[in-house]
This record gives sequence, structure tokens and C-alpha cells, in this order.
Amino acid sequence: MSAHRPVGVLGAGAWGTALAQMLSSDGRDVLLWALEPEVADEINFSHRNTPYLPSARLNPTIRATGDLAEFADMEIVLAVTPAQHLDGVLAKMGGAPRDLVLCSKGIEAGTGRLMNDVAKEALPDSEVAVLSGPTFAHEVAAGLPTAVTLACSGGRAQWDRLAPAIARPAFRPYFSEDVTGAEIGGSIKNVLAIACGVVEGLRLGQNARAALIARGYAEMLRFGEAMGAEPETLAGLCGLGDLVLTCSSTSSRNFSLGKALGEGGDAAALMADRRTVAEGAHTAPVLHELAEKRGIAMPIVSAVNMLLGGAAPAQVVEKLLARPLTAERDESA
Ligand SMILES: NC(=O)c1ccc[n+]([C@@H]2O[C@H](COP(=O)([O-])OP(=O)(O)OC[C@H]3O[C@@H](n4cnc5c(N)ncnc54)[C@H](O)[C@@H]3O)[C@@H](O)[C@H]2O)c1
Ligand SMILES: O=P(O)(O)OC[C@H](O)CO
Repeated sequence: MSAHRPVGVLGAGAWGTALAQMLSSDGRDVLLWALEPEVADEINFSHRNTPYLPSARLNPTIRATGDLAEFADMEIVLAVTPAQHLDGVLAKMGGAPRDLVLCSKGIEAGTGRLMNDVAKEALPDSEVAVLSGPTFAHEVAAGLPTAVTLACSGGRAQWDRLAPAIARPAFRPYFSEDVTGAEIGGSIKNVLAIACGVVEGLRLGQNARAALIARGYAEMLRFGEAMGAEPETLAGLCGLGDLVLTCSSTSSRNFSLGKALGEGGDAAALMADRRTVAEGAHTAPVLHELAEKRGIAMPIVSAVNMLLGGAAPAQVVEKLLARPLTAERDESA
């Protein structure tokens, strides 16, 4: 048992398990909530999570549980469920931890809520922070150097509580107060990574991918500005940093999904076959809807939405390329 209070992690998928591994790397006790009893058992008895993070041998100070009530009185809890399940999981906790650190990347379908809106409504007594950045789970679990944005709604006072509990020699959080910006970066880059995967699947070349990253970033900035995010936040780890990572590697589930779509895979079948989450596929429709409602031009996001609805990739690309020529800084394009 370490001298520190245990940290809680909700969600034993790849990212929740990697964060638990990173947090326990100094011997700290970590309590990890797993939905599936067999996942909890494997973590407790074999120190493995074969379905979600097969590469890691987990630290023995990680204890898994299926009982959400165990998290209600904790000081610090990291919420790492898929975005569409956050509300349901928080509702079952039966109490509010002091600090709730949101690590999911997505927008809630149906409501258009960001995760910090979901959390503030579900647990108004918790202080919310957002942890987001370029973070492939298997690299963090392996102890490779990683930096993230830690956006604290409670400002410096909350940072002073969270930073020592979360930072490790190879895991560097950077302070921000822009919770909305941190969330928007992580949510939108997933959709843009699908688009970059499609470019790869269709073999459209590296020029096209770089163009998509730059034009996609312009869409991220436009949407962010409309939602009150600071452009400097989106230029940082949780925006541009994560966009570059996720748009350039088949280690990304979103990129890989896009690649399979570009290679002619059927969108519905690809989604039905998954156990792991490609958040961009859930975010694209709701993001497209929000952008349409607010009159924000997001042609790449709309193209991904069409592809996920079953449109033929070659036709979607043709349509994107046929759009009128305009100024690079044209806000309506
Ligand atoms: N994997 C990464 O490298 C990574 C990095 C940063 C952020 N994220 C984000 O973290 C979040 C979780 O992703 P992940 O990669 O850990 O998941 P994952 O794809 O590895 O696993 C899916 C998870 O969803 C859970 N789940 C399925 N149905 C559920 C339900 N009804 N209620 C609650 N949970 C349910 C499963 O138990 C499992 O933990 C996502 O928002 C993702 O974008 C992932
Ligand atoms: O595998 P992805 O596409 O969900 O991306 C994982 C992380 O968000 C990368 O920062």
C-alpha cells in the first residue's frame, strides 16, 4: 500500500488500463472499474488485460472492480469510458469524487453535449478537468515519453492537486484552463483521422493527407471558435498535436477504420465487427449536425459523415475536390 490515496480510473479499455499502468508506475494504488467481470478477473489474477491492452504486464497495485459505488468517495477519478457511455456510468456511481478528470474524446450523440457538460450535469459536486493529447495507449503503458494538456475548470488550485497525482517522469501534463478547447481538439481529430485513413485506403498520396490535416485543422479552429475555445489551445497538444499523431498512423483505430472504408469496406459491417471504439464514427454525425445548425463550414467532417452513411469513397472525394476555389482563410469554406 502506497502513502498516497488511491486514484480511480473508470473504464478498463486500452486507455483506462494504460493510464492505470502509468499512475501505478511509482507504486501508487489504482482502482480500475471494468464493465466486463472477466476483464476485472484477468487484471486481478493475471495482471493482464488481453482483450484491450495485450502488450502490457500490469502493475500489481492496480486493483480492478465492477462496483462503481467504490469510486463515489475518492479524491481523484479519471473517467475513461467511450464518450457515448460516460453519462450512464457516472449515473451509477452514487456519489461525486472531488476531482473528475475526463479522458474520453467525443461528443454525445443525440444531445451534442461535450463530456464536461455531461459530467457537470451528472455530478455537479465534482470539479471537472480534461486530460487530452497525442497518447497511443500502448506507448503510455510502455512508459514512453508522452505530453498532454490538462485543462482544469478549477484553475491553478485544481492543477496543484492534480498535477502531482498525474505527472510521472515520462508523462508530462501541461496546464490549461480551456476545458472546452481541450475537448474539441480531441473529438474532432478523431473524425479527421478517419478522413486521412480514407486517403490512405484510396492511395491518394501524402500531399492529399497533408492537405486534409491542414484543411481539417481549419475546420477544428472554426468550430472551436464558435464554441468558445481558445485557438491557442487547439494549436497545442490536445489539438494539432493529437491531429498529427492520429492522422498518420495505423495504430489509430480511427485512421484504420478510414483506411478500411477507403479500401472498399462496408461502413455498417466495419462498425458492427468492432469490440474497440473508433470515436470518430460516433462523433461525425453529431458534429456534422451541430456545424449545420450553427452555419459552420466543415466539408471534411460532412464528407466523413457521408462515408459512414454508406456513400462511395471515390464519389465523396470527387465532390470535395469539385468545391469552388476560394481564399485559404475563407471562413465559409
Ligand atoms: N486507446 C487510446 O489510445 C486512447 C487514447 C486517448 C484517448 N482515448 C479515448 O478513451 C476512451 C476510451 O477508449 P479506449 O481505447 O480505452 O476503449 P477500448 O476501445 O479499448 O475499449 C472499449 C471500452 O468500452 C467499454 N464499454 C463497452 N460498452 C460499454 C458500456 N455500455 N458502458 C461502459 N463502457 C462500455 C469496454 O468495457 C471497454 O473498456 C475513448 O473516448 C477514446 O477516444 C483512447
Ligand atoms: O486509436 P484512436 O484513433 O482512438 O486514437 C487514440 C488516441 O486518441 C490518440 O491520441
